[in-house]
Amino acid sequence: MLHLHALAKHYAETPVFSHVDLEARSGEFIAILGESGVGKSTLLNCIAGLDEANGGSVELDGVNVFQLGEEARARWRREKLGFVFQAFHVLPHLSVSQNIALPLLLLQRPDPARVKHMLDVVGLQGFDERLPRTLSGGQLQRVAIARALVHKPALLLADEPTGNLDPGTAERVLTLLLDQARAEGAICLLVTHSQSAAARADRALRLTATGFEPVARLTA
Ligand SMILES: Nc1ncnc2c1ncn2[C@@H]1O[C@H](COP(=O)(O)OP(=O)(O)OP(=O)(O)O)[C@@H](O)[C@H]1O
Repeated sequence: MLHLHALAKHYAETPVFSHVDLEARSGEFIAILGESGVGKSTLLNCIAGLDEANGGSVELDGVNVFQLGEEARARWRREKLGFVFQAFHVLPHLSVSQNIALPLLLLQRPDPARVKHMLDVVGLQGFDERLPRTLSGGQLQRVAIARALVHKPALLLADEPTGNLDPGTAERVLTLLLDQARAEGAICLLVTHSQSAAARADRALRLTATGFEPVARLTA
């Protein structure tokens, strides 16, 4: 379970959001909508402990993240979270399989069979040794999805992961992301501007300056 309770963030004198509350269960897929600049990326960063919230709490499977020290929080992030970003963030000098293996290496849990499994599920069999610069945008995002899920995170944070892809590729990448997150039982928070992506979610919420508002059922 993920619990956000009264999460609040401001930069100096500039308020971003307050009163952000959420309860999400394992395997649930939640789309987060909201106007540009309302703080969607900032919210994901606060949940991940990459940015300091100014109030409230984040609790994942009974662990209150803000009560962890810096080192414990970094370990928690490595173990429990997966990230997918719009700009892929695949490391250019590492091969496809090395990129996917990275979270397991950081956890000192190398597992070549799991890496191979992830290559298969994202449809990149035979791409093991390829360097990122030889891949298309859709293929790069599939590498990023495999890397985000290889260590079986409890929470997957996806920030406009299909924003750089053409509509057909975006649809296929989104399906892959959802199917795999559900198969692994991860909670998925998807920040998106795409109504059709939001329509695929179990729930869609709109972030406002004063918290989440439910979004009426969308159709794809
Ligand atoms: N490090 C920072 N220092 C000061 N202000 C910041 C910082 N990071 C973000 N902001 C501000 O916080 C607000 C929220 O930004 P954020 O990127 O989270 O919005 P967003 O909803 O993700 O936007 P978009 O949909 O355009 O990506 C913006 O007004 C932004 O200018």
